[in-house]
Amino acid sequence: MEKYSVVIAGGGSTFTPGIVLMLLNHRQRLPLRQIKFYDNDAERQETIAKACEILLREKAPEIAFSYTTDPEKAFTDVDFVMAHIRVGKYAMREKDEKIPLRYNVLGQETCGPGGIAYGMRSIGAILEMIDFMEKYSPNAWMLNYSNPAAIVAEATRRLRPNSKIINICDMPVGIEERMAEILGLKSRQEMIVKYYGLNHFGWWSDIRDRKGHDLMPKLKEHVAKYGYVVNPEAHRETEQSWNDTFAKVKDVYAVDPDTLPNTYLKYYLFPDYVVRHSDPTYTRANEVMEHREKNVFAIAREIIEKGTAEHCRFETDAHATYIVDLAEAIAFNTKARMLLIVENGGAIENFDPTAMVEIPCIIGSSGYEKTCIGQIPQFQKGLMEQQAAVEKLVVEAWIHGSYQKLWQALTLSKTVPSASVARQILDDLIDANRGYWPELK
Ligand SMILES: NC(=O)c1ccc[n+]([C@@H]2O[C@H](COP(=O)([O-])OP(=O)(O)OC[C@H]3O[C@@H](n4cnc5c(N)ncnc54)[C@H](O)[C@@H]3O)[C@@H](O)[C@H]2O)c1
Ligand SMILES: O=P(O)(O)OC[C@H]1O[C@H](O[C@H]2[C@H](O)[C@@H](O)[C@@H](O)O[C@@H]2CO)[C@H](O)[C@@H](O)[C@@H]1O
Ligand SMILES: [Mn+2]
Repeated sequence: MEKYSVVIAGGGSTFTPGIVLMLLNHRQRLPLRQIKFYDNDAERQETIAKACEILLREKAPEIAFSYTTDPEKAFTDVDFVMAHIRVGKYAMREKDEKIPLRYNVLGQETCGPGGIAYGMRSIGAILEMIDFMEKYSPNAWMLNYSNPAAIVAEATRRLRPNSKIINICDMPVGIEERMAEILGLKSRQEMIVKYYGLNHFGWWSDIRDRKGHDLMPKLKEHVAKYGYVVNPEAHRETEQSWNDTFAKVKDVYAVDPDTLPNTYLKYYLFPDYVVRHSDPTYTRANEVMEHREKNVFAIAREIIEKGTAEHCRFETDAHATYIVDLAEAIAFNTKARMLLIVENGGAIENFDPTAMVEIPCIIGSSGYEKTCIGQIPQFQKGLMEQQAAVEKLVVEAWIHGSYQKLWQALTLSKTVPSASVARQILDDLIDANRGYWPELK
């Protein structure tokens, strides 16, 4: 059976060890001959890479492993680029989240002004990696889950329309796993879903089991009381801020009981609530730096020190199996049905055909085919039109180096109260992002 070569772009990522373990657990579905890491921070990557080198040597010595900051070495002889970079790392995520809070506007990784700032940093890096991939491995596919996926996806639509890149997100996967628990199913794979929206801005409109039984009524009954919180005892590892987000879905659902919402809609429908419950001195970035980032690097150092990954505390990133689902579908033409972030092109009949929408697609060796969504309700259509325009204006601002367009994007965001507040935030973000954003005029 053919074996595949993968480069993980963002090798120093906190998610890399979990994804490597997941890849090992699923290599009967996606046989691997080579794993490479690529990063632009040699020191950060080296810690993760040296630990994973030991882990791979012990668990799968037949897989060739290397790591590099050299694009030619990284992107040559690969079949898949699994991209999870964070331009500016957590230090910049912290600024993305704290600067808007100076003006009583929510600070979030991918939503509102924080997501806009993150998008302005990410576009150039993703395009650069696509160009490396096409130069050194022209037949490869990039499976991108670097954020902010919505803005990155719009930028790749505009600037690399013919490239072999698929943008994906694990939020729906994580929520569907919770839905399966609520329903008492063994796995989310027992559900067939209809979903539409933008990335981090979508709704489930129909969920059935494989016999066609409607599962929405039972889900709605639970969500109306508890949101997506399910069996807290079984989710003791879930951090409080995430539990709060899953619980808040109860209120998000009440705004449209005909659908089930993505957790991220909290930021757009209840921005005032989010600000009231934010600590401008300690945001999610601080939590992740204190927990996930600190833990992952401590475990990596422990492995390096001991010289073995036996009994190490790295955990398989079980929900990241969607990455293997996608790679397997391309490699073996499985025609898997998955949510992807793709150009609408009429899939949602009454929505901008050029918008990047998150909808179920059928994936095979030649890429993806979109499922037909049909007409969406006025409420979702209105929300999505505003948000899609924000994302398009950010890409316009990046392409043209336009202060005006970026001010418009911030002003148009449902999370920002006025053009004057938008301008205050923009000027602070420009200062904070010197060296990351293109020069704005
Ligand atoms: N799409 C999804 O659903 C989803 C889910 C989880 C995480 N993510 C994303 O995955 C990414 C990684 O998350 P993390 O928390 O592990 O971040 P992290 O900061 O721990 O790791 C990111 C790595 O990317 C590297 N990097 C930054 N710019 C680069 C560039 N230009 N070229 C090469 N490498 C570069 C950094 O040096 C770092 O090692 C983020 O974008 C995050 O938002 C997406
Ligand atoms: O605040 P973070 O960095 O912990 O999470 C931000 C990311 O949140 C989503 O990914 C979640 C995933 O959906 C959830 O099921 C869980 O497994 O953890 C993941 C990462 O924490 C979202 O999809 C990403 O885009 C965000 O970056
Ligand atoms: Mn996501």
